[in-house]
Amino acid sequence: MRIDVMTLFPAMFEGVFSSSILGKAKDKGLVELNTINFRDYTKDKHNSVDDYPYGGGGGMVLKPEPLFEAVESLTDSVKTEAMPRVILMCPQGEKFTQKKAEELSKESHLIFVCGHYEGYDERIREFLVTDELSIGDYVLTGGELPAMVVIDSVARLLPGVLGNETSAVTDSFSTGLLEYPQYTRPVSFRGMDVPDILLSGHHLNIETWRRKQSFLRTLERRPDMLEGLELSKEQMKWKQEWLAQHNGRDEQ
Ligand SMILES: C[S@@+](CC[C@H](N)C(=O)[O-])C[C@H]1O[C@@H](n2cnc3c(N)ncnc32)[C@H](O)[C@@H]1O
Repeated sequence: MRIDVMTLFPAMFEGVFSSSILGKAKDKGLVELNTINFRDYTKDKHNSVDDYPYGGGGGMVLKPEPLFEAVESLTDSVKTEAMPRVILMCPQGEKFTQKKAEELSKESHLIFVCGHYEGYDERIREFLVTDELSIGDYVLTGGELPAMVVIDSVARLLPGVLGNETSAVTDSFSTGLLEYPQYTRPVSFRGMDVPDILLSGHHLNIETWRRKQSFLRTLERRPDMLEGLELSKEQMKWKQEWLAQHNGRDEQ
């Protein structure tokens, strides 16, 4: 996969693109990561990327010309089978989810556009980008951190990027549920013990325990994720047990 990021602050990506799993994926040639400073595509003597908003008001607005030219320079020069998705990072966009990460991980080329200042000229939104993504209902100063979040979660899904392929499969959200609790050595730490079942060596029982913990954890922390889901027989049983236990507690 090739990923290009349009940003006014390419230095912000240096650490993220060269460290940990992303850095290794880049070194192994599993993902190509580039930053493009769209200020390089300005034509005026002050290299202006933003201007005052028409109609007045505070804050500056990103001009369309440098961003259009920067993106077009890529789409003209990079030959991909399909046109790349051009993703605008934006608090008004579709909320980013694991499902979206999975969808984007199937593309061969992604272009991210990071804003700064108050906003974008609306023509960028309407005529340049194919997607608008938000990482949550809060406002950051720029699109760089949100783009890093999206790129990290997409890149780790690419074949070969995670050493242990199964770990992405059991991750929270990939299964539609939150992940079950995990333990490692020591068996006993300050009087806190690893559940016996995990030490039993009985794989079938361990699998059932994990499925149950995963379901109960989702029920307790993120009941919204279970809405509209058809529960299996075992999940219905676990839910009834849980409700009986919790109603009992409420009445005490
Ligand atoms: C200060 S924000 C602009 C917010 C804009 N005035 C609005 O109300 O929608 C500057 C830039 O940060 C990025 N940004 C801020 N919060 C974000 C979020 N939750 N998700 C994605 N990008 C975000 C976007 O690239 C945005 O253009």
